Amino acid sequence: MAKIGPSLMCADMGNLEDAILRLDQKSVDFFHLDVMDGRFVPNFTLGPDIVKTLRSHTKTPFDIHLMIEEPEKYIDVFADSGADMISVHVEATTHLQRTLQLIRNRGLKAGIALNPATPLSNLDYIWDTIDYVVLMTVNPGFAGQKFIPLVYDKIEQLSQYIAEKQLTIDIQVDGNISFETIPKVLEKGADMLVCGTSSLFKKDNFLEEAMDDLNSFISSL
Ligand SMILES: O=C(CO)[C@H](O)[C@H](O)COP(=O)(O)O
Repeated sequence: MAKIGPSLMCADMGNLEDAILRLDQKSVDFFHLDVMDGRFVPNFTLGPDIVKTLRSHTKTPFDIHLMIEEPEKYIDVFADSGADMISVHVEATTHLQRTLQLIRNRGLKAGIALNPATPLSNLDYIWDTIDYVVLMTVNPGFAGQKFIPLVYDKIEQLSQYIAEKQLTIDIQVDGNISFETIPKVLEKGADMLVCGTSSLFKKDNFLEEAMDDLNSFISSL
């Protein structure tokens, strides 16, 4: 079954501990934590101090998505703050292979994130240095955007390539992962779902109920 990772930038920022404790009761597979620098994307979110504070409340893996320029400078900082997995954007680092190796050298899973318009060919020479690929299904930076339909083909092409080459690489999808888009992203080959305002963190919806609904929906497919 696909893994579910709540996107904590979509939770109540004033009470992230509460969201983590409540979601943990429902056995989430990972927490997705977006880090933004106001340069690579026009927004700001979580930083290493918050990650470190939240780390003490859960043992669930922390998946840190670095939407920042020159992520190579901050791998150690986020590894020290409690990351289990770190993804960096192919568009944000010059020495991609070295950056991924830095993540692996810290004993963490290394992920590579691709904006919707960035082709899969960017992955051609780094297959042996990645554990997961984050396919952005919206342009990164903001919650609540619309899914970009051409990315369905991208998920399928990546999934076929991974199967042909018999690689052990997960496909994570991030952006507008909802009850409408989940059936198709799973059919195309996604393994990890980042769940934000489109599915889990809905207004007037209890987190526990939303997580139950999501789990039963996915099991029913
Ligand atoms: O990466 C992100 C924004 O760049 C968020 O993780 C994601 O978009 C949140 O989910 P939703 O689109 O459902 O609000």
